[in-house]
Amino acid sequence: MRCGIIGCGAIANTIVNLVLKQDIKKIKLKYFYDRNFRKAKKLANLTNGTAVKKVEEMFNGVDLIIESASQEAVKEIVPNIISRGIDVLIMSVGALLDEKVRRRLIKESRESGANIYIPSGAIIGLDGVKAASLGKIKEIKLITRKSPTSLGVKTKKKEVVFKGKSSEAVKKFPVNINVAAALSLASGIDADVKIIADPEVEHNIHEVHVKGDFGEFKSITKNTVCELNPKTSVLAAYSAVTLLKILSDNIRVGT
Ligand SMILES: NC(=O)C1=CN([C@@H]2O[C@H](COP(=O)(O)OP(=O)(O)OC[C@H]3O[C@@H](n4cnc5c(N)ncnc54)[C@H](O)[C@@H]3O)[C@@H](O)[C@H]2O)C=CC1
Ligand SMILES: O=C([O-])CC(=O)C(=O)O
Repeated sequence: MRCGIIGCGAIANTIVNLVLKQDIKKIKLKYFYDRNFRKAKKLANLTNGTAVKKVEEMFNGVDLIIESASQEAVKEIVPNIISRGIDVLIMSVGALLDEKVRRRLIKESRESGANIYIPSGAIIGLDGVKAASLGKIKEIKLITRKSPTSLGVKTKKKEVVFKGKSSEAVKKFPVNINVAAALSLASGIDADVKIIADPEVEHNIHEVHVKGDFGEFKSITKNTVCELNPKTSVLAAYSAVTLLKILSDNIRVGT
């Protein structure tokens, strides 16, 4: 599978390092684009790939493009990818809680035949959420704890910085709570979200609680943060690579 990457920050660097370290031959990282060209060049050098100055330059040479840039990139660049029939893996999932954006991407993908993939990101349990949503879900909530630095707030004590629906959370904290969007898209319900800035935590911690006619479950993910960007958890990049491996393998374990 020939891949391009848009956004060459923490997630992209973790993906590249993982693919190189584990010598995953089926995933060929070919093209890199970032509005900061030096970041694209760095990853291109590591992989013998190509850094492009205009994103369109990668369109003819890829089967799938990984978006690991920003919600803005999903709105501005991803429609052009999908309309050309190229598959896309989206990390900045929060953008899809904007109904206009989501409807447009789904419509374009139906017309062009492109697939849109959304990895589980930095939370575990989306498999359970999807299965549970076949019945009736009575409650779905996410409690996220991150350091004040990660959340971009100043506080010396533990503080709830957001309480509300996931569709609002992704607007107020666009680079911190894409996991809430994944949860909402998987369940079809605008999940309840609480974000806590906690000076005592060194991890990004996400608790998911789901109650429904299936019963009840709770998952806790205590994530190691990326060195390049402490807002972002290493697991998010690992989940993107896992999804690419699933797409290029003949056996699939789990839902
Ligand atoms: N789905 C999930 O579970 C998670 C999603 N994310 C999201 O994934 C995305 C990437 O995360 P990181 O790698 O940690 O961010 P980062 O800030 O380390 O890197 C993002 C890179 O994208 C580039 N960029 C941003 N907008 C761009 C645009 N419109 N055109 C070209 N380049 C652009 C920036 O220059 C930067 O180099 C973010 O939107 C983040 O919020 C992060 C963690 C978990
Ligand atoms: O990486 C994480 O722990 C979560 C995150 O930043 C996001 O969902 O945007």
